[in-house]
Amino acid sequence: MIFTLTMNPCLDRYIYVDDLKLDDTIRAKKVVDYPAGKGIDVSRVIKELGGISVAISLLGGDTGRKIEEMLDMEGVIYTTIRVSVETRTNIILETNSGQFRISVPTKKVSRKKLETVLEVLNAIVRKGDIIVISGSLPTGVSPDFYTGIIFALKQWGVYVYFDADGEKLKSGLLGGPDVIKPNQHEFERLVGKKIEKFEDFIEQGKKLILEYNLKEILLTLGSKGALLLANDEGYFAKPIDVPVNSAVGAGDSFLAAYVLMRDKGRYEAFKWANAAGNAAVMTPGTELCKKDDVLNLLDRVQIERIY
Ligand SMILES: O=P(O)(O)OC[C@@]1(O)O[C@H](CO)[C@@H](O)[C@@H]1O
Repeated sequence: MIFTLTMNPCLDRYIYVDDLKLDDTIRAKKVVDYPAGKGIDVSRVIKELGGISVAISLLGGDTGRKIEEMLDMEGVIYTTIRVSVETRTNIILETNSGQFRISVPTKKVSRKKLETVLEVLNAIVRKGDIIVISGSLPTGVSPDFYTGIIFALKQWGVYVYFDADGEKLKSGLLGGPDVIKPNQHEFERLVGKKIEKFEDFIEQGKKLILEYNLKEILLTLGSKGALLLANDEGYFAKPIDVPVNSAVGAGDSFLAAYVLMRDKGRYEAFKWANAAGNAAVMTPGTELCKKDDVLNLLDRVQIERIY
């Protein structure tokens, strides 16, 4: 079974306006809400592509219930760890001149509730299962939280995909995940320098693989394509020329497709991941990839073995 864990889920509120004007009332043309947070996004894409996963997340208040209702409507299976604080609402402003994304913090979640997360995982996740741990942590939760959770899951024989940024990514790596999926900025923050050349991504990636005993690094590079780096082989996926509507959730769509298709082997799974990531870019708003777009793009993905 595939599980996803979203410690800091959100409702993504997408507000369409013409333009932002200081000191004036801006009338929104349209407001659309989506259930979100990176792990929830992954579960929604897995469902869209015909797979099954269980989205585990911490939800609270009316927003938390609304997210559950939306997941119910989409047929996404979920397990909620109910918290007493209201789940956050992230704002995405779509203006004529581009997109502004405002990610808001969540209120503090009690220490006891955090301990519950490990208990819930222990109760439902089994040896041989797969888990995708994605996104930020609620306010006040130390990045070490990810070290502990991932370490425990590895002890139980669970295969861990991990997607986080900054200190959370660094801390989570100490727990020993199998695969990480940074984007270019996250990767550069992790290695502590700006990277211009492909060879440097590969060299730094190989170092990380050895240092943390990673099975794979899935490195998404936006309009420059994507890299799959493993100890014994590496692949480069060329960028596809698609209409760019919204990059929100492209990385989550990429990861979801990779995880779902992993049994087809690295090459095929990477192909699906690139088709899904690009399909998400085509879809407006915080809509994730659509299955038909993914299927249409599959033939256009060009992958090259680089070592
Ligand atoms: O604040 P986090 O947990 O890092 O990310 C949350 C978020 O920005 O990630 C998704 C896109 O990947 C959005 O749907 C959502 O608003």
